[in-house]
Amino acid sequence: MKTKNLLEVLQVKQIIGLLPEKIKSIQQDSRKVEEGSMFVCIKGYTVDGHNFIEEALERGATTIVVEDDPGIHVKGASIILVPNTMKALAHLANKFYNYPSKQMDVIGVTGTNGKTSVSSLINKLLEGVGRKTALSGTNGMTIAGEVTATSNTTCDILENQKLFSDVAEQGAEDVVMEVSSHGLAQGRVWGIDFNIAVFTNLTQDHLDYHQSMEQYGQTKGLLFAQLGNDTARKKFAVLNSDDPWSKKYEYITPAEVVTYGILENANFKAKQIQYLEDKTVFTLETLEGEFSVETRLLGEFNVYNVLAAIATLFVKGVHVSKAVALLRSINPLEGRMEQIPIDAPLKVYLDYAHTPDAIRSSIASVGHLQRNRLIYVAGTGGDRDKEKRPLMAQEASVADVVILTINDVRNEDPQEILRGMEKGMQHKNYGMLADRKEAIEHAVEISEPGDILIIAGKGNEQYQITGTKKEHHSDKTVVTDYIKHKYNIPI
Ligand SMILES: CC(=O)N[C@H]1[C@@H](OP(=O)(O)OP(=O)(O)OC[C@H]2O[C@@H](n3ccc(=O)[nH]c3=O)[C@H](O)[C@@H]2O)O[C@H](CO)[C@@H](O)[C@@H]1O[C@H](C)C(=O)N[C@@H](C)C(=O)N[C@H](CCC(=O)O)C(=O)O
Repeated sequence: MKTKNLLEVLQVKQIIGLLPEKIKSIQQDSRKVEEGSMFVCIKGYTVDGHNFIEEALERGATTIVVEDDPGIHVKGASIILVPNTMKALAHLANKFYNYPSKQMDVIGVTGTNGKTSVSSLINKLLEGVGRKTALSGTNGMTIAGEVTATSNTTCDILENQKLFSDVAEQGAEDVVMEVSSHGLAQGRVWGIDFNIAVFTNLTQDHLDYHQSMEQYGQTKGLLFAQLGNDTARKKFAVLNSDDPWSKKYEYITPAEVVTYGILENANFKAKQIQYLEDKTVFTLETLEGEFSVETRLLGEFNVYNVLAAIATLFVKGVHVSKAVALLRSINPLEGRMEQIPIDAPLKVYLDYAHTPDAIRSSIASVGHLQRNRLIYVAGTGGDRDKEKRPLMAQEASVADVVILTINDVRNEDPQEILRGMEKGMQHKNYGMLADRKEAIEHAVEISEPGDILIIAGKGNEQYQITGTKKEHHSDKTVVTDYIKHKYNIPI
């Protein structure tokens, strides 16, 4: 792209040195810079991108965008001084990739729990009505079954614009996107033109990063503020009326608001809910009348997820009866209260719950099932929110037996993590095993016929992080293999 055209998007800038005629690529990571790149220096959480100017120049960068004048003048390269490089990058990347989010409908889903489930549900329902969709989140960017791995649940500005451009080229009409609070706090979604923002819920998590619930909640609110005042494109906020934060988001968003819930008044309200062994049934009260909903998704949290998805489809113009009909054929998501299909005398579920509220709701979702005991494997990660640890164990204490373990130890002392959780235990019937595989095997070992076993923390994640090393691990494989071993089921 012509440098002159690209730079038109920056009003406040000082150009030092001669501009190259064209920019071949934009990079914010010096290691990805190639001949003819523009390198944008971002002040990060760990390091300052300004420290890598030399490396970028060596690799062939011809333009360096900075917010601190490095005081160097390099032959053959220009320095562009701007007030804020992150904001500059949002404009530059958008222009470079031709404003891809404006070529599609973008649905952002935020909240503590349920982001992956709600995004996936919306995506499946949209596919069901014949839309060509892309899904972006914890599992990467997926279009037509093809997955591109991404560095984060919510990618950085540049990666987002590039991925959006790729899927737009492949004909995507909608992008459904998980938007994390880290992503919002770090401006990773700046420059994305969202049409719809969906809020699931806000409960305690990530306080290592956000310091307080107030700050965490406000950060989530950035997505609703970002919906903007664009009257040319209709914008909607889909809010959970049972969560008090929705009132604040309603206040800050200029978008039209549609609500869903179970307890409070809502545009999409679930009534007469029946939690059955293999399905959930309820009456859905809506602006278009009442509908009978039947879904294979189990538990109260899934009622909320279903309501959020149907309300989103409604604002996309899909009739409720159509969404309700499509819902019947949707299977539970892997690793989200997923029942392991195995011929053994106990029921085993895998769940992603790694917050106090998610643990509460995973236990509640088997509350109606006949059982002997409930054994709960609860895990939390190292180098993350320490305050939630005792609260997680407190919620898990509702189970008859609790095994405390670790999801990803990262750089923390494993015993310290376990002790943090242990403080919240409400009874003495628990064990602590730092090794996740051993913890799961132990849970199976002590289980008796008729028990329900919930293994929570990682869901269908296929790795464990120790230090900075990511190694293969699958809760599903570990639990299935050990049950087969215990009950002599041939592998
Ligand atoms: C704490 C945190 O969120 N860190 C994120 C942040 O990294 P950072 O600020 O430390 O970046 P940095 O390493 O200091 O680098 C600063 C700049 O220097 C550049 N650089 C760096 C090194 C080099 O050699 N050359 C170079 O140019 C980098 O490309 C970058 O532009 O910005 C990076 C780029 O956007 C993110 O990948 C990174 O996420 C880390 C890996 C992470 O683990 N984040 C987690 C907490 C996270 O974001 N999780 C949420 C999901 C949460 C949930 O809901 O469960 C997510 O969206 O993934």
